[in-house]
Amino acid sequence: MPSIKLSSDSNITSNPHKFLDLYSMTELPDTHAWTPQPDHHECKCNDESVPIIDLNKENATEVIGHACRTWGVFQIINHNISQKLVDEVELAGKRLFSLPMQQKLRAARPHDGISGYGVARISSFFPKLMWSEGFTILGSPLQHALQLWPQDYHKFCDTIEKYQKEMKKLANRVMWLMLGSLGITELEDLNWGGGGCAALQLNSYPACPDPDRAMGLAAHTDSTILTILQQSNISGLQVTREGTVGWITVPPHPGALVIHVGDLMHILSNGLYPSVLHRAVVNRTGHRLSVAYLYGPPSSVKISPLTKLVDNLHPPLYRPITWSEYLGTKAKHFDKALTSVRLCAPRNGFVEDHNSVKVG
Ligand SMILES: O=C(O)CCC(=O)C(=O)O
Ligand SMILES: [Fe+2]
Repeated sequence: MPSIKLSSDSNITSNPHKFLDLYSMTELPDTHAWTPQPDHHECKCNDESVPIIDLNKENATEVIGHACRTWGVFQIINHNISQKLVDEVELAGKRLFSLPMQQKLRAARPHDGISGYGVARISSFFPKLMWSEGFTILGSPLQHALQLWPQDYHKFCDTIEKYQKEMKKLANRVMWLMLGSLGITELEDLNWGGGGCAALQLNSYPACPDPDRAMGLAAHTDSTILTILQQSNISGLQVTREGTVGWITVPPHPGALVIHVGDLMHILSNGLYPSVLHRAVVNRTGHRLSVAYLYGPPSSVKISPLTKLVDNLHPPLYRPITWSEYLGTKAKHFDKALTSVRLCAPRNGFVEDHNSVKVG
């Protein structure tokens, strides 16, 4: 993932609430108490659930296309990522977040940076803080591992590097399945080689004394082509769906990984595959950990609606933009970012951006 300047703050003295030790809190502090909103409720409609797709099935391309058009999110099984590796990464994350705050702050995300330890990067758009902490790894984990465990950094590095390697292969495979479902099968249909860049985002949501008034990670879309999310066995991820009121829980499914359609796939597909609006809620008893592999194009590549999907009846809806430019736009406009790069209003049949959805 390319780096951009963000207005995060790793200076503990300027805002001590940002670095509260959430694990020891017995009450929800006012800084973390969100006003419940009427549109915040969970959808009780059990007849609809996020698709679970078996990558070994012959019709995987077709069902992925359907899931991208109608959900923007799905779970995959038979993805070839071993459960052992998934468990190891979860353990590495737990080990990291259980360090004392002062030690975690040695690897704090710098003021103008993107990697390291800190609160959610989207925090600046919300009046209240989220009940979570995060750790972003761009490229090699070595520098951060040395800051956290000067004598004993190997294990963390080995696990993260192994996971990054496997995730990259899987992300590329899933991207081509998505593209295949749009009729894009040739490398030359993309204006880059197809290989991508990525960041690994570890999220930790401690058990919360007042979960109904707290927010783990507020509503957002990912600024990626696609995201591969591992959400352990504790529920918390919720998504919205066009035509359905309220939030739909994505229940943890043994062995499954969650795929989010991101904003850059929304642009590539000229709005046919809308990025999914999602959030993470917290609970009273369980410490939840999630690991997001945020996959995008190489930093110099300009992403624009795929030529094969554009004609006189379907003009390009978005202007060409690199990943870093888009991250800059997102850091400024947040939920209006897609709209801010749109060239013309969507026609019938195209999905609206998320700017009509109330976030937070
Ligand atoms: O923890 C989750 O379930 C969601 C994480 C997420 O949305 C993210 O890291 O972008
Ligand atoms: Fe996300």
